[in-house]
Amino acid sequence: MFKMTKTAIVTGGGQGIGQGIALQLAQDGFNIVIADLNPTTAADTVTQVEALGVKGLAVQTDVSDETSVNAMVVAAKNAFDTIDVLVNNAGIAQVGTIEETSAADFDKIFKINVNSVFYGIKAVAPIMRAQGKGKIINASSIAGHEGMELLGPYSATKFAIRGLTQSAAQELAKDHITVNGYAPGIVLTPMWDLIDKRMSEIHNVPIGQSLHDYIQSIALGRGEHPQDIANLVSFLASDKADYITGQTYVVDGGIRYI
Ligand SMILES: NC(=O)C1=CN([C@@H]2O[C@H](COP(=O)(O)OP(=O)(O)OC[C@H]3O[C@@H](n4cnc5c(N)ncnc54)[C@H](O)[C@@H]3O)[C@@H](O)[C@H]2O)C=CC1
Ligand SMILES: CC(=O)C(C)=O
Repeated sequence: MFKMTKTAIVTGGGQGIGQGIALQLAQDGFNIVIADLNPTTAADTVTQVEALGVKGLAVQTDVSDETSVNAMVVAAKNAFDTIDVLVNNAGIAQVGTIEETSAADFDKIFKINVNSVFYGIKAVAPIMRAQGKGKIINASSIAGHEGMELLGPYSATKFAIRGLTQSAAQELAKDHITVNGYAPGIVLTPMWDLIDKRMSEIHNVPIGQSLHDYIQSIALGRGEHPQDIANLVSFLASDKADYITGQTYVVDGGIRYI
């Protein structure tokens, strides 16, 4: 058994935004559990986390599978005793029109992006209730505030996550469990490499053009970095955010004004 310190689980923490959040929470002193489908990247993030002086644990997890999420939460609790923060970050994007999206792909993106949040909340709530406190932080998007062209099913999942966040916040407030979210804009991660590539095929423009065009729409004049979101999550995971619940904060450098 590792030493008792606060513990945060970050789903999809093997790369991108989740990795940025994991490294920031490690700097804040949390032991970190990385729950990712990819065991290699999860282990790599754990190595980086441990270099910051806290303990890390990689658990290969499919967040779209309730049994897998439950097993991951049991492994985290066994390793670290408490689960103080759950960051439901893992997600996928699909690019294409609604008409060309198959029902199977629609189900798939809902399972990974939305069911995962539902399973995660259900798995940690009893543990946090017994501890007397906890924080759940979910990944939405600016696409969860205004639907984006060619990202229809994706946008729908991000709206759904805001809905779950608001309902869970009300249901869990009496247990001193807060539930909040973050809504990033155009973040320079492997997800946007994929979106850009697919948009370049659809619009018949060079690779990089779609990303460049989206970045032009950002008031602060640059693409977003995982650290920009990690700064907010660091606050939401801290005691300083104890009186905030049910909110999903836009962190986009100035694209949507909500
Ligand atoms: N990149 C962006 O511009 C934005 C991203 N977001 C959201 O932020 C979150 C993170 O995005 P990125 O870091 O950009 O994505 P990414 O694609 O770079 O990383 C996603 C991570 O989730 C993991 N993952 C995927 N499916 C999984 C599954 N079934 N079970 C467990 N892990 C799984 C991947 O292995 C990967 O490590 C996502 O929910 C995404 O929708 C929101 C707004 C903008
Ligand atoms: C991937 C994503 O959420 C956006 C807004 O680009």
